[in-house]
Amino acid sequence: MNQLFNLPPETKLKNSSLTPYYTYFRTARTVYETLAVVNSSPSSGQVLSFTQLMWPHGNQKFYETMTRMSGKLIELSKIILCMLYKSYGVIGRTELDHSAADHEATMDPLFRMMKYSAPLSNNNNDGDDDEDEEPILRLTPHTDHNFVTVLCQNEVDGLMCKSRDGEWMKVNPSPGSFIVLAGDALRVWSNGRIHAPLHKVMMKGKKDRLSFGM
Ligand SMILES: O=C(O)CCC(=O)C(=O)O
Ligand SMILES: [Fe+2]
Repeated sequence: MNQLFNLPPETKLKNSSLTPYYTYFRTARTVYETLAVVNSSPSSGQVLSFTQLMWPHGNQKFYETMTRMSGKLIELSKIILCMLYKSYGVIGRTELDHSAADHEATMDPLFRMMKYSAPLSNNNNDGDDDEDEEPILRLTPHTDHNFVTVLCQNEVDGLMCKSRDGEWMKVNPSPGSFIVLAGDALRVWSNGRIHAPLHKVMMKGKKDRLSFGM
């Protein structure tokens, strides 16, 4: 992903769309930037189009990794939704029931990649972060509008979620694990039983944070 974000801005700007959030977006001073691939299911051809847009001479490694990850995220969303539907007793064991989860998870999957710049300028992390340093806002608090968001990040933490009782909590996933967030659609679907947390990104230190998700 570093390779992707290191491309010149004019190349990243080719990732355009009329729909907000479906396009290359960056905040002032490139504190936060994001690229998105609409309908990223492995069979759609969109991952290939995106790769060719960014690297006209091709980038097989990126294409393969993204295809694999996109497939995994869709699969994981499907499993999570199936488990949820089952636990609420709204689906049984028939093929038809599973198609609901299938539908939610595969309907226009939007693969998003994010980069948050380190608050401290020096990127070659030559020591531990200063304990007294205050975390700085990188992504403003929001809820996601979809059913579930599945996220994966590099080793730099920063995500915070607000609990039902209004307390901000740090999310510190173990390496290689995924973060699952309920979105507004799931909150509405469950009549408010499932909490769709406000979340934000706060960072300190000298390392950029990278994340991707769907
Ligand atoms: O980068 C993250 O961990 C969170 C990203 C996020 O909340 C979003 O893109 O909606
Ligand atoms: Fe979000």
